Amino acid sequence: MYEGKEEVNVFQTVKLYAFELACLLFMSLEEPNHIAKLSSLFNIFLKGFLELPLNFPGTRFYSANNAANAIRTELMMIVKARRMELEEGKKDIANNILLLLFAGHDTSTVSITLLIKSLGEHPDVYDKLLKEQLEISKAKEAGELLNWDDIQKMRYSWNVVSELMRLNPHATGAFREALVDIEYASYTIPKGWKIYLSVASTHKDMANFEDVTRFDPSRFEGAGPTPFTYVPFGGGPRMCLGKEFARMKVLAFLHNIITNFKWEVLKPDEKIEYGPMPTLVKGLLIRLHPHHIE
Ligand code: HEM
Repeated sequence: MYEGKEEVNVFQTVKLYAFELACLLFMSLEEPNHIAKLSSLFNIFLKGFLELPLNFPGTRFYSANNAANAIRTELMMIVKARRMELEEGKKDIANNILLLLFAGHDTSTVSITLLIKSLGEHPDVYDKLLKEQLEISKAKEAGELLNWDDIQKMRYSWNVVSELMRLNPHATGAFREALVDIEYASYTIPKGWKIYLSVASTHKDMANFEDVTRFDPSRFEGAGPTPFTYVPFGGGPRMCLGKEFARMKVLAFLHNIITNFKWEVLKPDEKIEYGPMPTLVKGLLIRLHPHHIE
C-alpha cells in the first residue's frame, strides 16, 4: 500500500486497509473495483447516518439513506451469488462432512478402547492415572464440568494414550506426492511419485526408541520423542485437523470412567486386528466395579 510512495494520507490508507480486510474476511470479496464501489458508498453512508433525519434531497441524511439502500442491494446480490455457489458445491460439502465423520469417529474409538484395555491390565498405571484424575476432580465444585485447563493438567494420562498410539497407531500411514525429485537414504524418489508414510514402522524404529515394544509412557515426559519420530497424527501442513479435539474427547471420557469405576478385562489375550485400524476382534468385554471416592 505504501510501496513506491513518498507521501501518504495515513487515515485514508488505513481506512481502505480496514475496509478491504473486512470485505475479504466477512465476504471473501477481493475484486478491487467491487471493493472501491462499496467503499465510496460506505463513505457517503458514514457521513450522514448520525445526522438529523431530514430526509429530502440535498441533506446528508438523505444521501446516507440512499447509499445504505445501494449497499443493501449489493450485499443481497453477493448473498444470492454465494447461495448459487453453495448449491453447486453441495457434493464437496457432503464429501468434507463424510471425511470429518470418518476421521472423527473410529480413530478416537480405538484410542479409548485400547486405553480401557491397557488400564484393566496394568493396575499400576490405573492407580497413577486415577491419582492424576482425582486431583483434578477434587479441585472442582460438585457438578462442575471439565474445562480446557483441566485437560492441560492430564499430562500423565495423555502420556499413556500417546504410548498406546505409538505401539498401535490408529492410522497406519498417510499418503504424499513428491513435488520435486527427492534424495533420501541414497534413493531418488522422482517428482510425481506417490509416497506412503508408514506410521507403524516409524514408531518402531530402534534408532529412535529404546526397547521399542515395551509399553513405557515415561518416553513422553520432558521434551518427549524427537520431532517426526512420533507421528500418530501425521506431520507437516496436512497433519490431523482433529488432534486437539481427539485429545479432549479421549481424556474427558477417561476422567469420567476412571473416577467412577474400576474394571477387569474379561479376555486379556484378545487379538488385535488391523482393518485398517487396530480393533479388538471381540470388541473388548470388561466387568465394571463402581467405586465412590470422597
Ligand atoms: C486419536 C484420534 C485421531 C488420530 C490418531 C488421527 C490421525 C490422523 C492422521 C494420521 C491423519 C493424516 C495426517 C497426514 O496426512 O499427515 C489425519 C488426518 C485428518 N484428521 Fe485425524 N486423527 C484422529 C482424530 C481426528 C478427529 C477427531 C478429527 C475431526 C473431527 C480428525 C480429522 C482429520 C482430518 C480432517 C484430517 C485430514 C487433514 C488434511 O488432509 O489436511 N481426526 N488424522
